[in-house]
Amino acid sequence: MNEHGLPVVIAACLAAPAAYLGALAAINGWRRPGEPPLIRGAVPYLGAALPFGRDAMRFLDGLRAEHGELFTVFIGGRRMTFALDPMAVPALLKAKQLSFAPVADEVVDLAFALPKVREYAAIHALERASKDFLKGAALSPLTARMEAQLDALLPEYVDALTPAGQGHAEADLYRFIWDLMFAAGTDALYGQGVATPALSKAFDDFDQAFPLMLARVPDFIVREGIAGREFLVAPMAASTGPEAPAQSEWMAKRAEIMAAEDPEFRGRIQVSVLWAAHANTIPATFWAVAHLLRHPEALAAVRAELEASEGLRAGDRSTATLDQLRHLDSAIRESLRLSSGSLTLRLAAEDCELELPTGRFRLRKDDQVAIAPFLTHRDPEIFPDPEAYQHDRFYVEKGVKQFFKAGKRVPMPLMPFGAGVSMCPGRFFAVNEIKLCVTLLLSRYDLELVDDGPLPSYDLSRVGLGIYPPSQDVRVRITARS
Ligand code: HEM
Repeated sequence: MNEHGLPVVIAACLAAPAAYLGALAAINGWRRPGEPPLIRGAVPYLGAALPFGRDAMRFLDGLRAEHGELFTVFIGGRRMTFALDPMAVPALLKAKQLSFAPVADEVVDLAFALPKVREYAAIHALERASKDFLKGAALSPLTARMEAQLDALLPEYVDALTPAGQGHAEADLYRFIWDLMFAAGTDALYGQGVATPALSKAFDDFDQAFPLMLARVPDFIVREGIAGREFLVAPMAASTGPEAPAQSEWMAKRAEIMAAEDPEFRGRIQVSVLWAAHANTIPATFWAVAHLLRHPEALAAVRAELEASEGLRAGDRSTATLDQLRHLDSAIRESLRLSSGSLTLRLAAEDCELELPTGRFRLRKDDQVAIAPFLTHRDPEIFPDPEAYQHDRFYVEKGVKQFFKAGKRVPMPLMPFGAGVSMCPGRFFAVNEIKLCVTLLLSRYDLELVDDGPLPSYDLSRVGLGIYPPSQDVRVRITARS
């Protein structure tokens, strides 16, 4: 090195971090007066995408300890303001300055290749039908269809897994529930025979790629997922066409609304509903069953309740009977509390100021505001010993159990189905589906986890999408009850 070499290297070493930080601030932005603290992350443009994607709960918890209940994080080119105070949820949901439609439109475009979905005249009528046909009296025929499908498929699936001459079957529980719920739910909603093995494989490929599609990875990385989605379009279009098998009332209404649309549009819209109907219900059913099997006291309480139910003894699995299973209801809510990774997102339509119980703050046009229920779900003040599964945590004889923080009632302590305008219209059917699966399984079979030890962890890569699937499967032994 010559006499000038060393100072040049030192200057370069000093300049490089400064240049890097400059680039980070130039790309990931500055905090303006009145805005929440800004966390830029470590990488220009990507911001904090990596630690957020790895374990959002831990990451946001760490930021909360440092910055309080409100902060903005730069993630993948986007400013996301996290409002973590559970008491602030109603004010956020009511804020006129925030809107859900552009968030939904972006998801539908990225995942289902349906750009500008809101420009289709049919879209509002479809949303209305989802709200009307998935609750109250309309739920009875749908629940009965689901029961009939499960009733027929369950023994078929168990028999197929039972080796000749053996008294019991062994299965991977998640795979077993996935196959069963996908086939039964698809046929219940769309019509007998729609759930072919090819449809199921295509859906699985698509669903696996779903988080990456939303993260805008290049198409070649999610080739299989795209192929799966494209495969689904034609059979889903046919499910609303003139040749469709007898569908649920909800689907018949959808077919009527979309009769004038072209098959490509009908197919893609139906794929989006197929995804919404299964992607969360399947893992939610898995966790409900897996927790019961891992916790003998929970299983005993639920079994006792099922055996005491007059409705079930008379073979009645209507909503009225299912609603009376309060221990089972509590156990399902508890597993939803632990496994939900959903985010409720809204977008600021313009520069604005919002008022929350904790104070006022400014947002910029296109800032996203996120409610992260999974942090409330693990708040030890609201849910003591939050990591523990307690099957009776939500148990009440009637109505819905209340929870408190600092002496005040928490308005929405459990939010696996979202809230406000984007709240899941399928929530009542989803809970009925899970209850049907659990009651049928437990009344016909003894189930036992093959290995001791804790249940698998959650697949956190699906943060924001709903119920986490397990990171790996668990073996279960299934024996017919005598
Ligand atoms: C345990 C099961 C389920 C969970 C946890 C769940 C959760 C959710 C959540 C959190 C949203 C809102 C998404 C957002 O805010 O962007 C949503 C939307 C939706 N869900 Fe569910 N869901 C479940 C089952 C179902 C079922 C069984 C159906 C239909 C039969 C369904 C149909 C829908 C539809 C159509 C939407 C879109 C609503 C809209 O954008 O207006 N869901 N779901």
